[in-house]
Amino acid sequence: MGNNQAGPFALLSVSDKSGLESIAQRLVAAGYTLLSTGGSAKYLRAQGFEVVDVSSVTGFPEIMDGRVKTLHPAVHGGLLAKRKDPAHMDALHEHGLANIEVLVVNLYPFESTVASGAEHEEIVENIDIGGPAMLRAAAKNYENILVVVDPNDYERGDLLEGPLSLRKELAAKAFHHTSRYDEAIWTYLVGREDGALRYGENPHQKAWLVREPSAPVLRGLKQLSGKELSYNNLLDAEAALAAVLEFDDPSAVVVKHTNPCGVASQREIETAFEHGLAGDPVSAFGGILALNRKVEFSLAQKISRTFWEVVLAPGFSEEALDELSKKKNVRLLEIPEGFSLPPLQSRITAFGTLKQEADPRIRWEIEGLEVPTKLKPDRETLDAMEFLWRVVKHVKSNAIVVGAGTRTFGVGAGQMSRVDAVEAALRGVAAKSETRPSGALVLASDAFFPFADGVEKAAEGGVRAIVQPGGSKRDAEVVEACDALGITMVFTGTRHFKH
Ligand SMILES: NC(=O)c1ncn([C@@H]2O[C@H](COP(=O)(O)O)[C@@H](O)[C@H]2O)c1NC=O
Repeated sequence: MGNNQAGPFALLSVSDKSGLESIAQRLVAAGYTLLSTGGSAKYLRAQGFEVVDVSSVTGFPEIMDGRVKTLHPAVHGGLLAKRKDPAHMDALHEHGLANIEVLVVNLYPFESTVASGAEHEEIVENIDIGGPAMLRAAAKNYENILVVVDPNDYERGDLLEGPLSLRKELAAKAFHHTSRYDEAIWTYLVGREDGALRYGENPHQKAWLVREPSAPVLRGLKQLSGKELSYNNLLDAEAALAAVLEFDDPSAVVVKHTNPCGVASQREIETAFEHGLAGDPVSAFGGILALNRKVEFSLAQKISRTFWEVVLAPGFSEEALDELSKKKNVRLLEIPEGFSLPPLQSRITAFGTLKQEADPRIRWEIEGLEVPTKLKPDRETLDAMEFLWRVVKHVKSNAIVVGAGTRTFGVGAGQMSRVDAVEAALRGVAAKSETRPSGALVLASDAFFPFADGVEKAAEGGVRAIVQPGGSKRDAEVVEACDALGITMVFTGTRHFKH
């Protein structure tokens, strides 16, 4: 110990040694003494550099297979001392701490070790402790220390003499790196041990659920019976829950592959279920059912006539539970009181993590609506529009929902063209021509009609009222077509794309 006479030091401690000589060369040329840990020092010496060992600065050998090498006040004091603070500098000198001004660190390859299928023990050994500690210390002290975590920055022209803004940028990068690193460890520990799922979207894909550490298991939903929940069950259950929470009246939502295929709101939950199921009885087979009222025995009997993967409801009477648990494959989930979905949504993509506020519950305010057509909607039509508008928000874009009153008869989901979505929804309506009660058909579209063709197609299928956001350059053309076809149309002013 007692190496404060030498330096200033640049401490290099890296797992990925690629390009290390290029930054070492620049550091030496700028007058720094290289200070390094075991493997990095060896690599640099082999390239012809003079290197001081960290152990000679700490006065302590690297121990426990490298678990402890830089975790020492001689290193951390040097990284944390405020150079403009005389007391800090006195401490640095008094205790013989290393005067480190540059830190070049990259971490044990945790993620690639996991990806290689290594044993748990090897994975744990690849959790870097000393590296993140140094990165965080240097990044905190970025006004005094230059911290380089990314080998791509070694050749940056202004690296050594760059402005404070560059040091700040590199410090932020270091913190981002350590936070992602910890997240990967968390994902591994929680995900693999607690959340393994049978398989992913398909049986040849491995999958696991990484639950938010701060949220209760299943976000407080209680599984009352049935098999283990699968990857697809969880996605569908989320979609069904989101849709049913859109309604106050007793409602039933049938979801297939994350899209609602039959939805109804009625005065009684049993009727809502019957109408929701009638919305698409064929697709409902093996679907997910979400209800927003407690399930009593007679409803349970009706529900059990169809095969469901998952049934969600805010409660089940004892008899209903007995009835529904007879089917061992059906997973029953109880929605806790006051349940709500998270206000923020995240999705991990190849480009980074996308975050957005959740599309909030629809506020249907008559005063906020615009009626651009000659024909104005009556009260009943407006009620149907409100209902279908709430449904279409939960259907993948391009989304079209056709229904009457407060029940759906046809859903066009995830189509690349809006006319195709209209056609898909109308096919659903046509399939119910014998069972469907007569009444004017209403259509909801999640985004504006770019052309009049979608409206013309809807009219051919018997649609008499349309609710959509409006806002197309060709709104005038679309309104004109509605007027010619005797259709009333409402603009809500809000789009509800769902991807
Ligand atoms: N334990 C420690 O004090 C410690 N200090 C630095 N490391 C890491 O050791 C690696 C470099 O080791 P080497 O120079 O021996 O190849 C770097 O990835 C660095 O982040 C450490 N290793 C793990 O925590």
